[in-house]
Amino acid sequence: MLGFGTFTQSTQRKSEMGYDVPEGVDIRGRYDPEFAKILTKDALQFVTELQREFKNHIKYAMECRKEAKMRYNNGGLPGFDPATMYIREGDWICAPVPPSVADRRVEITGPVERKMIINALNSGAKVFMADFEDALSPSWENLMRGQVNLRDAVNGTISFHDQARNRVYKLNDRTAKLFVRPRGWHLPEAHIYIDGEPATGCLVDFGLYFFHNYAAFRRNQGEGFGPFFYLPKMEHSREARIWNNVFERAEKLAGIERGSIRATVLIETLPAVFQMDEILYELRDHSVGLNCGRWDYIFSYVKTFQAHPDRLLPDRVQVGMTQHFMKSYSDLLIRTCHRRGVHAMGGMAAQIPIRDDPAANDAALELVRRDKLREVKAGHDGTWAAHPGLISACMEVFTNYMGNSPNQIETMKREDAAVLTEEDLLQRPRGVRTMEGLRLNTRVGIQYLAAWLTGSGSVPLYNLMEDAATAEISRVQNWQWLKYGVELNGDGLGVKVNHELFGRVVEDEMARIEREVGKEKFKKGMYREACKIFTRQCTATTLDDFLTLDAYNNIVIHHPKGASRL
Ligand SMILES: CC(=O)SCCNC(=O)CCNC(=O)[C@H](O)C(C)(C)COP(=O)(O)OP(=O)(O)OC[C@H]1O[C@@H](n2cnc3c(N)ncnc32)[C@H](O)[C@@H]1OP(=O)(O)O
Ligand SMILES: O=CC(=O)O
Ligand SMILES: [Mg+2]
Repeated sequence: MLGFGTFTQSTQRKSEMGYDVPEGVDIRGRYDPEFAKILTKDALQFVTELQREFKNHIKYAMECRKEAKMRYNNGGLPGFDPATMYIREGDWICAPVPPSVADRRVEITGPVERKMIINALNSGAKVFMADFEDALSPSWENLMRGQVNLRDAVNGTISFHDQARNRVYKLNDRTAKLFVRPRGWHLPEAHIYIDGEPATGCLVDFGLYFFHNYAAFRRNQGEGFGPFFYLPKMEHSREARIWNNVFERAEKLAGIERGSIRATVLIETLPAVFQMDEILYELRDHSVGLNCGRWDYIFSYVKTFQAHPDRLLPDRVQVGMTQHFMKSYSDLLIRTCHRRGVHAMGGMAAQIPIRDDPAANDAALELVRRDKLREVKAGHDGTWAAHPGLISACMEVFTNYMGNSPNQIETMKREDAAVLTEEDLLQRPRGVRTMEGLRLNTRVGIQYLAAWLTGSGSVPLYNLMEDAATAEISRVQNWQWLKYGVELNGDGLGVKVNHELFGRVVEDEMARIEREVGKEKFKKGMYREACKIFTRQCTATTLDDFLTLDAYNNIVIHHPKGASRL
């Protein structure tokens, strides 16, 4: 076995914060003895090797995103690439699905928070997707504690004492299989500098998790395979190729078989729907399918068409999976995955249990059931749930339909979806725009951002799950409506969105938030800061690529010198 012991020896140094670091590495995050067990010199050396090997490829891929954006901003539309037709038409399949994850009918997701990890692993779901991404505010504390928690979870030793309730949480005998979702390619990790630059966030998430857990994971969870990952927000197969190369590098350094690591790619950007075969092809030895990341996909529709005033979205609540462009995306994803022998995973219904209102709770559960029934009938092999209280309902729907078969890969080929065209995938969403839509976007966007700035990346708001992806829709929709001065055509009053109207809406909604959360919480929280960031982004001349890129500067805390900007 090659193993990690064969790293080229580097001079050992102490960072200013007291961590033992290899040459070229500087840790600017707070020192904590628990974090130091994650940020070992060897683990950092592994991350550093990945960073050095892949940083130029990542930079190039990000430049290509910019070029594509310019094309779309000049009137171009995303579409299938004629140059890779041979891949789409070719007769290849992905490596066989590992037996330990053949059945993924219900997957729970959640941030890498200690109690939630235990609850999710015990929830009865087949898979738990532990999230460093949409559901996590990537503060140093959250990221490093997340790594500590995942290490303990993979070792099977994780526990949590809820002192207020005097309740101890431990793992059951049977637990969900663990997938980990690192951040997207675009996010830096500003607390770890490598060769004078912030490290790439996802290489830190992946590298530290892989380094500490691959052996125990393969023994305890993966039946010889693993670790397993979800890969977010890619726009092109060249980005999947980088991940494939990262996996091969990691496998080689760890001395494990090529194809051990497996990943499900979220198809959650509009350009990526035209690259599904190509993405699977790049990852064909490391793939376990694709997933419909519906919320980021809607966000990406607006972002991709930011310069196309003929493609404005109706109210956020009206853009569901039954819109033609969304249904087409799900159908084509199923056909593509099953043709290549891997899972076609469904997505997240935003409803969560409503504790204090049984009728509203029943209605929410019914919406979730309907969404899952649509997915399983279409041919999806599994779905996502945001909350343990939804697992049994989702499980029942999938099991009623699939019976004992672990998945529908062989039985639901969906050849009918082969006829779907670029027009189907881009069709304009139908519906109307209302003042309440504008108000809700604003109220939700500000509250979400206030939570994110104080460390919570997923929150319940108005009985729905909100995370970075759903908040992005609120932001870019407001931006789009303001930019094009749209008429709120669902109210019948002929009101047009402009800066003055938006200013009044922001004021009203801040007052409403203060009433709803109470003066004390409002004062202590970060609502004003959130309002400033959200308002700036909604009114910017040029659309920011990501809400969280700008907001990230507010949660970077460099030690020992205090807060710092990138
Ligand atoms: C677009 C996308 O990317 S979707 C994927 C990313 N988003 C997510 O993963 C969201 C995951 N879900 C959540 O974070 C939460 O369910 C929320 C924020 C939506 C709601 O949270 P809360 O209102 O705190 O939930 P609630 O109070 O009902 O929780 C009840 C119990 O369920 C647990 N719980 C709730 N959601 C989860 C979860 N996803 N995983 C594990 N446990 C959970 C809570 O820890 C709590 O446990 P306890 O009774 O032992 O204390
Ligand atoms: O990550 C999932 C999404 O819907 O976005
Ligand atoms: Mg997403």
